[in-house]
Amino acid sequence: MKSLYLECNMGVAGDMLCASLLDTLNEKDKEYIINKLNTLLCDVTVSLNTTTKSGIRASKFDVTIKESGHTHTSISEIYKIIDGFDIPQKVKENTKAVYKLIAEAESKVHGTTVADVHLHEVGAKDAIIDITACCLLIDYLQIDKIVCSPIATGFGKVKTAHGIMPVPAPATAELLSSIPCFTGDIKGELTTPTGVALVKFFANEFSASNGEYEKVGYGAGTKNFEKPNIIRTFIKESDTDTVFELRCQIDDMTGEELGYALNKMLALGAKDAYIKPIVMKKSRPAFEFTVICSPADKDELTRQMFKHTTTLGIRQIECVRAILDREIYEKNGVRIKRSHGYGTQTEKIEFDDIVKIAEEKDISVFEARKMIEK
Ligand SMILES: O=C([S-])c1cc(C(=O)S)c[n+]([C@@H]2O[C@H](COP(=O)(O)O)[C@@H](O)[C@H]2O)c1
Ligand code: NI
Repeated sequence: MKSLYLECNMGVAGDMLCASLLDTLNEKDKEYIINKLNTLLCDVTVSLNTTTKSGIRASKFDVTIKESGHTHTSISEIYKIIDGFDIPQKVKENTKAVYKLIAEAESKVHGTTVADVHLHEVGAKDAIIDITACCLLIDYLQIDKIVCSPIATGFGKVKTAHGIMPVPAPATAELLSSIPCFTGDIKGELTTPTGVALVKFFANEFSASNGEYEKVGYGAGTKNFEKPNIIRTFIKESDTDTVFELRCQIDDMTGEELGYALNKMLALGAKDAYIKPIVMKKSRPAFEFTVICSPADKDELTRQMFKHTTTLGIRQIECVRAILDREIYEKNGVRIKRSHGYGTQTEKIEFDDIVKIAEEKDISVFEARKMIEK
């Protein structure tokens, strides 16, 4: 399992985050991403440079726009531009979802609808590139979990297209709702709307502790302050993670009700859920109901389990889970899952793809498997 810890104690902006993620890559991978970004908009050039911030070496992500031209201010215009990029579909969807968060915050601040929002700096080409680049990098790095530190906002005022605004700017403050943040001791805008929107969309957890790690990336911001204006990305690879088992026994629900509750838990994000027949107190035939979930989903799924079952208590068991590293690649039109770790390496065709072919050709899954493996 690969996880990232983003240290944002000098705030977060889109370009700083890109630089910090890029700084964790080897030279060949950096070149691949920069070249890809340079194909996106014909009048925009992207480069990765090296700088120092208060004596600390860091990467700097620079976007140069040949012609400033028209700024794409509506969310639908921005979606159209993103749809035209030659990047994986998932990265397009994530980029648009980050923009949707910004547009929702903007609409709330200005009392308008998402469709009518005017994005100024945030709709400019450099912001589009920053957000797309971060989404591309997070996909490329194949990260399973992102933890972000509390975010420093800075204080004072900032000049924007709307005029002079307090720091954090209104859109930033809106996006920061329910994210741990603090003012800090730096006068100036440390955190911008694009930075928070990216972290809000991607972070699975907010925590002040980074734990063990293998690699650190340094990404610089533009401004200079009395402290190094950088985001640090700590990369951690581990062959275990933590899951919760939410468990109870039930002796007073019908098969119909239990089946419904089980499907509900799966639909609400359980990693798995199952029912086991048991004989419990008073010699009652009953069922053990178990939901497996990530730590982030534990509280919500506990609430949902109380809502959809008759149980009066749920055991929340924290488990260390040994996991194999997995990657999915495509060959001859089917997805293949490759897993490795703990001295084992396996490859398996995704069963759903075998089913698809079996149904398309009206053959059995055994025949479809043989056909694919030939
Ligand atoms: O572009 C828009 S709509 C915009 C709205 C607001 C509000 O708070 S409302 C603020 N800003 C300021 O523009 C820059 C954008 O920085 P990014 O790194 O997010 O591109 C920043 O100073 C914001 O406070 C823009
Ligand atoms: Ni605004």
